[in-house]
Amino acid sequence: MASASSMLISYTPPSRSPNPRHFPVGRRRLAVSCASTSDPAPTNHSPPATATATIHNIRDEARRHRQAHAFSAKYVPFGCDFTASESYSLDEIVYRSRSGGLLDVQHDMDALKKFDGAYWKNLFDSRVGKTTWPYGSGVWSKKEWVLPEIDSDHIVSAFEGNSNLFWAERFGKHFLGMDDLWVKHCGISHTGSFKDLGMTVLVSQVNRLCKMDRPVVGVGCASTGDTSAALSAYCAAAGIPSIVFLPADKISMAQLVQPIANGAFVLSIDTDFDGCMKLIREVTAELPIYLANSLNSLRLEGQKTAAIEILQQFDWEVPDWVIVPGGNLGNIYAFYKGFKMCHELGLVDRIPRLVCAQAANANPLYLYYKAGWKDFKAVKANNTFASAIQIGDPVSIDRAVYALQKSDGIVEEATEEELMDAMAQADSTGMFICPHTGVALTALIKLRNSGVIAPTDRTVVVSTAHGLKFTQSKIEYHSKAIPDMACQYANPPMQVKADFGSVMDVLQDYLKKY
Ligand SMILES: Cc1ncc(COP(=O)(O)O)c(C=O)c1O
Ligand SMILES: N[C@@H](CCOP(=O)(O)O)C(=O)O
Repeated sequence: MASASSMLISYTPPSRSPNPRHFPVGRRRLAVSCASTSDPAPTNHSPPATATATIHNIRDEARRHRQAHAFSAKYVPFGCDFTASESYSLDEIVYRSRSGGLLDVQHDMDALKKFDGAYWKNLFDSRVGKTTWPYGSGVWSKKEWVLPEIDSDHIVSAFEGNSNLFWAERFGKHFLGMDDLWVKHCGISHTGSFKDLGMTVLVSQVNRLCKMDRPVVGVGCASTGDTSAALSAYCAAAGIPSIVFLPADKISMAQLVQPIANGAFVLSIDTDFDGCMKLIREVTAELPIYLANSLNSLRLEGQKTAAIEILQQFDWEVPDWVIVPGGNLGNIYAFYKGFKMCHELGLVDRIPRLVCAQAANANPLYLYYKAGWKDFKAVKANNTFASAIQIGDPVSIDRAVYALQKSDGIVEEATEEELMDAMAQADSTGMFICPHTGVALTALIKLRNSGVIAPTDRTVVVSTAHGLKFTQSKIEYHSKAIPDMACQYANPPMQVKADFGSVMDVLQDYLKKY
């Protein structure tokens, strides 16, 4: 794993004062909103200064086609039934229920059910591949199921989603004897991870709150890299300040440079992710900084669209298995929720079985599952090449257990050697995946070898980040530079003298294999 310290040492955060959004030290509550700042930076909701009323762009077109509807959503305590008395408007700034539990976004299902499954399938299908604002986004093409009440003008989007559902033909056939294996490449995305799906929703809602003069002066998160990259990019696009807490020396260089480049206020903190998470929760309880981690259930509304998209890409046929790498554990629940909504609203007749895959070095969910869901214990997460899931005390543990129980799910784990080998095997078939996807592929390999997943089962592995964010781990593997690891699929370059004879010798040797 690359050390981030050298980069941070030479990094000086941009000067931030005097600025009305600058956070004063202390416990005073601020009542300044983003909308009331004098920041001249354009937001992505205002046309450029040169624009005229006659400009034709995709947002103008969206305004002309705005439709009235009666869909709505609200926060309710997680796991409560439809009649819960405790609920909150999505325009409130609230992350926890009165009893301290998690929240969930609950849609008015009766209103959505006024339209049948065929209606929704046609509507969603009609929006794929278009530039119509905001439906060209894979997330906002499902706007009615995500944030039905937000004004399209307030949406901050990079047209995320619509990611490749890749037929992993060679990997499936060659390594597993499977011919219906698919990889959902959620990491081939704007900032290189699935976090974009949730962040477009969260930052859009913050943008709306700012326009409503709500007391939000910035958005903050703790991160193992990907959440901070997505947060800083979407905030930068909207002209909203972002603040990110990163565990020092525990994220890849490619991830670290993303929030720096996007102008976030980056704190490199001498702790692990769980320590950063604790701090951001304390800070956001005191300062008007909106919390962007998946503790905030808004994020999951965007992330769930990847599940809907998988069904859509299979022409609304349901796969048998979906395997998701898990860390803070919001995403496994988001997948469940997406599948469940499609089932409940009549688009499909069942949901897939879910598998959550963890690194053995950071496996609190796996241990809990193996203990028959008795007596959850957070763990101290050890270093793992799957650094984005190096999390010992996941905030969404209850959501994950719920999703797995309701989907007849399974939890698996991967050692460092297993995940790195799986990543190398996948790469050798033309992919370029991240170590977290290596964790998910290891789960697949284990479940296939034990016969739980049959060779003919249609299986989707969710790839969560772009491999280019994790090149250092690949370099170490292919250099066979990892202590106590055989690196059996390493493919190091061969050093050759610059003369014809030497080059011919090595080529002839190489070609003997074929
Ligand atoms: C690349 C990557 N994969 C998987 C995960 C796990 O997602 P979750 O935290 O929602 O379980 C994360 C973040 O935690 C991630 O950044
Ligand atoms: N892998 C995540 C960890 C935080 O997860 P979140 O979904 O709760 O934001 C990251 O990239 O930071």
